[in-house]
Amino acid sequence: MSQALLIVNPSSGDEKAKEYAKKVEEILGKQYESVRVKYTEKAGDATQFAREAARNRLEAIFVMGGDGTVNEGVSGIAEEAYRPDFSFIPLGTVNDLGRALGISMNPEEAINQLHHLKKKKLDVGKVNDSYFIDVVAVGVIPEAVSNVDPAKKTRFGPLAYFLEGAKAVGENKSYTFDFTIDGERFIEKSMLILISLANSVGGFEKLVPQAKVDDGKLHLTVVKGEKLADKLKLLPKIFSGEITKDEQIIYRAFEIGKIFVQGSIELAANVDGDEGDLLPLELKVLPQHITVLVPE
Ligand SMILES: Nc1ncnc2c1ncn2[C@@H]1O[C@H](COP(=O)(O)OP(=O)(O)OP(=O)(O)O)[C@@H](O)[C@H]1O
Repeated sequence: MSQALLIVNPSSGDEKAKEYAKKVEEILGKQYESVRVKYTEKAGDATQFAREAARNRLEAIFVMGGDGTVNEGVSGIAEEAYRPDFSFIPLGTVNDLGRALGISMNPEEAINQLHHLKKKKLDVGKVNDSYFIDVVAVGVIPEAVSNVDPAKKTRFGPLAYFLEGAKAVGENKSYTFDFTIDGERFIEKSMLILISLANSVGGFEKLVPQAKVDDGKLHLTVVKGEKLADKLKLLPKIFSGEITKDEQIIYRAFEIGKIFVQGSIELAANVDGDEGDLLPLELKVLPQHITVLVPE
């Protein structure tokens, strides 16, 4: 019997999650013989629900929530030998993976897209013992983003992150990092390092236009130096898709890497929008690890 699980984070989005969940259940009910709906109550629930679904060999898992909940769902199946098909209705603010996969940012539209889905492979990133589907960010900007007021985040979306980031850059601060990327070692001063999987990063859909969700690569973008004045020139390139070609940027597509911060500094990475491990970071890609169901 084909079974699907719908995992809903009722606190994501604009509080309409329960109403949306009913519609999704109805549509999936026509595609699977049985559909169960489970609501998360706290951090870790979505991971546990997804892991149980994999172990019970369900055919598909659908997640409704923000990037944090989608990350949890993927994390729950990433280590399992049998991995159900995976899809999601984005209810958060950034939703880079949804943007990259052609899933609508409007929940009602995303729900309608469930009528016609096709299968696609998805790379998953691993950072130390955690998984990521969007971006690992390190440096002055991510530190500031951790402090973004949640109300501001809901009102302004990705722009709030960007504005907070720009304020942080105003402090002219940077760290010295030691990179080993696919065997090549280099040391660089930087205010911001991004390790991403898709074209869309932080809600900017053309940040790494060459990145594909199934290219078997992680994409490293390092903003060199520490002076704000130098970085303002980069702003238009964030929108035009040319940032990775700029001389102030180091860009590499890679499969395995290590990043240390020099000095006795406690610096945490931001993993898919939430605070992650302190550096050093070990990174690798799990190529085409998950089958996602995406709009046709
Ligand atoms: N029932 C619940 N009530 C409150 N918080 C919850 C509940 N279930 C899960 N959570 C919390 O929600 C977090 C994930 O939120 P998520 O990132 O999916 O949504 P968001 O913050 O709206 O999205 P975004 O980060 O994209 O803006 C989990 O880490 C967990 O701590």
